[in-house]
Amino acid sequence: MASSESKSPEMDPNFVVGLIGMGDMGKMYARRLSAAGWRILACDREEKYDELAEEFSGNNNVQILRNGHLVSRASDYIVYGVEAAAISPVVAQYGPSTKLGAIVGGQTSCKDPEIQAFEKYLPSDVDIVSCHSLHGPNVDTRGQPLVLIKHRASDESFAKVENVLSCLNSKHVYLTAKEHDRITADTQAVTHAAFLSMGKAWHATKQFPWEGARYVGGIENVKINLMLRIYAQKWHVYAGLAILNPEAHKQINQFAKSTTELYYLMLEGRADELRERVYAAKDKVFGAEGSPKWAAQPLLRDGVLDQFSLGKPPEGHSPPLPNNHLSLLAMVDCWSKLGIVPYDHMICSTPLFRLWLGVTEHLFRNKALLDESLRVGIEDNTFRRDDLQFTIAACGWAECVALRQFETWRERFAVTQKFFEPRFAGAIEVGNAMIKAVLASSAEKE
Ligand SMILES: NC(=O)C1=CN([C@@H]2O[C@H](COP(=O)(O)OP(=O)(O)OC[C@H]3O[C@@H](n4cnc5c(N)ncnc54)[C@H](OP(=O)(O)O)[C@@H]3O)[C@@H](O)[C@H]2O)C=CC1
Ligand SMILES: O=C(O)C(=O)Cc1ccc(O)cc1
Repeated sequence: MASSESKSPEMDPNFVVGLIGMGDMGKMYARRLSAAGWRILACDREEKYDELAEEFSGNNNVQILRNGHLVSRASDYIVYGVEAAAISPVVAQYGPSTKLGAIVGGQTSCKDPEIQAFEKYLPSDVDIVSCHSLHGPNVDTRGQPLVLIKHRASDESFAKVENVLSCLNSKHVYLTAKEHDRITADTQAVTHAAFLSMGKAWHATKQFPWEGARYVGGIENVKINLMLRIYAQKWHVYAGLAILNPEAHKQINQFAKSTTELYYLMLEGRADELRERVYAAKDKVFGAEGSPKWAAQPLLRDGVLDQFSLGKPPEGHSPPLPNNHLSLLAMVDCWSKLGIVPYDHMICSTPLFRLWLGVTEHLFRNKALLDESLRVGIEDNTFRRDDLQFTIAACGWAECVALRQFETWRERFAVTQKFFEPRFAGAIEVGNAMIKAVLASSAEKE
């Protein structure tokens, strides 16, 4: 794996960039690339033509067309930004219209189906260079990882793509499609499984966690804000990258297994086994005493997260309750069982993964906190119900993914999304501020 900072673009006024799929990511690319001076032809589904044409009517560099045939035949570099599960039929439809000698890529979060569709449906004279911006549409692209995959392309075509995308000022990471899927399975799919399960558990126990005294403090703020951030998004993004990524099933399954096994140890009061297992995982993932894998400075600065609370605990509440942090213990156990060293993936990590690793590291760097979480796991019944629901949820997601059940996945997501919906507006603001503060604090350290 290699990476490089992007260079300043050399503008070719005759080079046209096509965007098929003008959802959140497509629009973000259209705005940023056109602002840098690139000429864009873009489309979404035909029924959205009028609305999109109106939305971009003030932008001289963006022309909205009625469908992907029109975009494909007139563009030199075409990016498909559609739902991962739709990539095959959409490329089947428009791929044969691709301009002779053009370059085609996709923005989907999982490259296996995307590359298969390109190989199957694109004419052989077309070069394939795919990409993946490893962040959501509202995150500042500067300095974020942008994966580039030179799948079937001349050096010249690849250089053209790099040149166009250099205006994002992201950090280019060069991978194969297979490497991409393996790494994002480790970083994204399994991280999302943890937050999706937290949401389900809070929903099942009918609580808005920020309203009680149980979930207070920096680690809890990350859990709550990122859970809400995920449930506020479109379901297909998370379903697609979990179900369609052939590398992700093993990770999500192991996360469910680790959660269940640690929960059993807690429930059955097997303190020594729990401690032994968690400390063995710690050594494997974070390095043994004296040879740590983490940096001298923690990923998260102490106290940086405390301010990002969504609510105030009720008047007269006692101090924050210590938590056994089953989700974090299970994450480290899962990484350990799969031989994953999360720091190896920092170069292509999402903001969410960095935060998740940050809080995990925070717990495991602090022996008193870790020991307290083990003690609470054995002695304290306060979180038993929540943990039971969390375990059930983790197993439910894993089963759904293993059986490739898109529809069940969507329904599981939608019902919990509805439960939390009233709080999305505020949560996104707080979540954005939290991510900004954490990114700023990690940038200071670089
Ligand atoms: N959101 C994120 O944080 C990120 C997403 N990605 C990936 O990028 C891709 C796009 O995601 P995102 O923008 O969030 O999703 P959106 O749902 O916002 O956008 C996808 C768009 O493609 C449209 N579309 C579907 N079929 C066609 C078609 N035949 N012709 C033209 N347009 C079509 C969809 O229409 P309709 O809704 O009617 O189906 C929709 O407007 C996904 O594969 C996702 O995994 C990558 C990085 C980050
Ligand atoms: O940071 C995350 O994991 C997100 O949730 C945003 C996201 C979603 C899908 C992607 O393909 C890339 C980034």
